[in-house]
Amino acid sequence: FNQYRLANDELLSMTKDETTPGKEAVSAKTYIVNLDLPPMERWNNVFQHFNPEDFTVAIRTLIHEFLPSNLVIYILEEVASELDRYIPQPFADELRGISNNFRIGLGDLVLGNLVYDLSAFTHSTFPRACTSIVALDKMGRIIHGRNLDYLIGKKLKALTMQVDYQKNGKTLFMATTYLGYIGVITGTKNGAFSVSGDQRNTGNIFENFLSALNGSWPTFMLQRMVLEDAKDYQEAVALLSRTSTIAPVYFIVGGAKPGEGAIIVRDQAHLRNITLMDNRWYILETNYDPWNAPPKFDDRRDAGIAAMNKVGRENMDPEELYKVLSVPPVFNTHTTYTTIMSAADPNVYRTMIRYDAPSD
Ligand SMILES: CCCCCCCCCCCCCCCC(=O)NCCO
Repeated sequence: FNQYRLANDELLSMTKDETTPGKEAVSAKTYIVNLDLPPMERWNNVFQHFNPEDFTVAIRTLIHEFLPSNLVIYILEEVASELDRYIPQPFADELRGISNNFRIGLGDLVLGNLVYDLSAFTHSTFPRACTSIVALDKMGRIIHGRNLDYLIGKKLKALTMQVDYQKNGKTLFMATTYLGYIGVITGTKNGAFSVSGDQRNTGNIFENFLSALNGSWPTFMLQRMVLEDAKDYQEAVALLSRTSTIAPVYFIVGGAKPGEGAIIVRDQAHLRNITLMDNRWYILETNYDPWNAPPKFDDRRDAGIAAMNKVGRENMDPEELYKVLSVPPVFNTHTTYTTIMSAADPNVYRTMIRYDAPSD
C-alpha cells in the first residue's frame, strides 16, 4: 500500500463532502485508547484531535439521513435517558465521558452508536454492500479482508480511523472504526482471531426493539467485548454464536492457524447457521445468507469468488486480497474503507480510506 499517502489530523477532521480529497485511497491514522483509564476518560486522547462542533454537525447529518422518523428519534432519546438499561458497561460510561468532556450531545452519540441495530431488518431503502473474506495466503497465514460499505459513505470516510486498544502499555487488539463509534465492526486480536461484521437484513424493526428490551447486546459492542475478553479463536466463535444481539448480523471470524475461519449467521437470539473454513482456502460473505443465491441486482458474492479464484491460493497475500476487494462491484460507491488484517501477523493490519471509490 506504499503508494498511498498518510492521512493527517486536518484531513480526518473534515466533515463535509466538498472537502473530500481527490481520488486516492489514504491510510487511516492510528489512535491509542488506554483501557486502563476509567471509561469516562478513555476517548480523550482521540477526541482532543478533533473539533467537537464539526463532529456534532457531522453526526447530526448522519443521524438525519439514516433515521428520518421522529418516532425513532423519540425512542432513542428515551434510550439516552435510560442509558444503563440498554447499553452495557463500560460502553455507557465511555459515551458519557465523550459527551461530558467534549460537550457532544449524549443523545447524538447514542443514536450514532445504535444506527446499525436500528437499520438491520428487512427493508428496501438501504443498499446492501459489505464484503468480508478470510483466506489462507501463499505463506500459510490466515489473512482477513473487509470492505465496509455504507449509505453515507462519503461522510464516514472523514471519520475513519484505526484504534490501538492497549492494556498495561501493550496492544490488546486493533480495530478500525469511525470517530465516536465505540463498538467494533472490524478488528484483530494478535495471535488469536480477527473479526468483521456484515449487515444482515431479516425480520422487522419490532424484533430488534424486543431484543433490546430483553437486554441483548448492541451488535458491535458485542464484537468489541469479544475482542477484549476472548483468549482465542474457539472462544470468540463460541461467544459470537451464542450471545444475543439487538439486530441480526453476519460475524466473519479468522483464526491464527490454517483451517480457522467461520461465517456465523445470527438471528437476534439464536445462531442461524455456521460455515467453517476447514479445508477450504477461503470463505467469503457479503450481505446474504450463504444457503441462498444472491439477488441478481447485487451479486457481489460471485464477483468476489471469481476474483479470488483468479488470484489462486498460490499467489494470495495481503496485497492481492486488497486488489480482490478493489474489484467492482465488491468495491463500489458506498465503500468507506478496506482493512486487511491477520491474527497470525500484526504487521499485516492496514486500513485504506477509499477516497478512490467509484462515484454514483
Ligand atoms: C457516533 C458515531 C458516528 C458514526 C456512526 C456511523 C455508524 C456506522 C455503522 C456501520 C455499521 C456497518 C455494518 C456492516 C456493514 C455492512 O454490511 N454494510 C452494508 C449495509 O449498508
